[in-house]
Amino acid sequence: MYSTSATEQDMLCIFGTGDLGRSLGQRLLQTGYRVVYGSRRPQSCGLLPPGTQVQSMNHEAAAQSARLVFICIHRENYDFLETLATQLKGKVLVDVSNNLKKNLYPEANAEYLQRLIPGAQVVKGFNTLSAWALQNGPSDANRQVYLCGNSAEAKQAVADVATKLGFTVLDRGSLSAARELEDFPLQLFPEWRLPMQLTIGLTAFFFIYVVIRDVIYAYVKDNKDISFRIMVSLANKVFPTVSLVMLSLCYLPGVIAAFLQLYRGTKYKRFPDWLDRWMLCRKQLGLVALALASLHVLYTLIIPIRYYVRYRLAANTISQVRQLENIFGNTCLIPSFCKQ
Ligand SMILES: NC(=O)C1=CN([C@@H]2O[C@H](COP(=O)(O)OP(=O)(O)OC[C@H]3O[C@@H](n4cnc5c(N)ncnc54)[C@H](OP(=O)(O)O)[C@@H]3O)[C@@H](O)[C@H]2O)C=CC1
Ligand SMILES: [Cu+2]
Repeated sequence: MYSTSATEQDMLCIFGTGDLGRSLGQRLLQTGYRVVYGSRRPQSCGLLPPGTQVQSMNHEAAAQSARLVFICIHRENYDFLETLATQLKGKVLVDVSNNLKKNLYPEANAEYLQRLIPGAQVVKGFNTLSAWALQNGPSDANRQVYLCGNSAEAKQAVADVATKLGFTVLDRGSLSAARELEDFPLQLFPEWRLPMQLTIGLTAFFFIYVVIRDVIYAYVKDNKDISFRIMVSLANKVFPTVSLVMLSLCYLPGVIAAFLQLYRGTKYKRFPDWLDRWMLCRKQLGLVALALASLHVLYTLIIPIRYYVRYRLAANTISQVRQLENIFGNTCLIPSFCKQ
């Protein structure tokens, strides 16, 4: 166990006075912690969050005054930390860093930090939050903090801080999960990937089908070029079709799941992985269906305005009138047409 004095317990240290360091410090101060900054330029870093307990000193002094140190520095600049190995021995280091690309380095940032300072307990966490989210406090969409680390005690210390800040903590296991956590912010809307791939695939498929059936077939058979209809009329056939397919894909997994539960006679068993993934993107499938249906409405409203459609309607009416005239034996039904 660590024997920490009372003052050390609520004093937290932040290395780096950049965007994230400042936002984090401000949040911690609001929650009642005392914050000390470790900086290369303790005197001139300015703009620190206002608070009577904030002070900024060099890294060595700052590290000594707290047991928990947030490393709010980019990984490229970690190397200087190696010189602080003795001061940081036995401390809990929170690695909040992210990378710009996946697999940029052979090892995860947190594992690199652990290698630089073997005597410290490194915990990976907070990296999925933005400086903005930290400053404004947790919102519904941004309530989770992922943590991983090799020391359960160190993780608990960081989890306590996160809980006090109002976040929900999700423990992802040992430090080897750090790479996974570092990849999280690089995945843009992961739950939208499958629905978007499906939408693009289905749209392309139906579009090609309709073009072959309506345009190319008409051209080959009657030598009629109706390619101008591709943009509106044919698109308006594709949207509702894909929309209905997406809507059925949104409801189908629920039905399959219900049958599976009836068949197994219990609802306390895990679904197979493919069904699990499918169930998890139902909301997105439904939203895509709604978006395509709205496009269909818009296109349907646009179609009658087009010159070509108005011309066809008028031509149809006139040809019907002409047919009637023939049936009634050359009587003129619309005088303005019969003058010639
Ligand atoms: N900004 C964000 O929204 C988020 C950032 N992060 C991570 O937090 C970390 C910090 O990000 P951010 O605050 O935006 O970055 P900034 O560039 O704003 O700040 C980085 C800080 O690191 C310190 N620093 C810079 N160069 C060196 C060096 N050569 N040696 C020692 N210290 C140095 C400086 O502090 P000083 O001058 O006081 O020494 C500087 O203010 C990064 O690893 C980033 O991936 C994670 C999630 C979100
Ligand atoms: Cu319709």
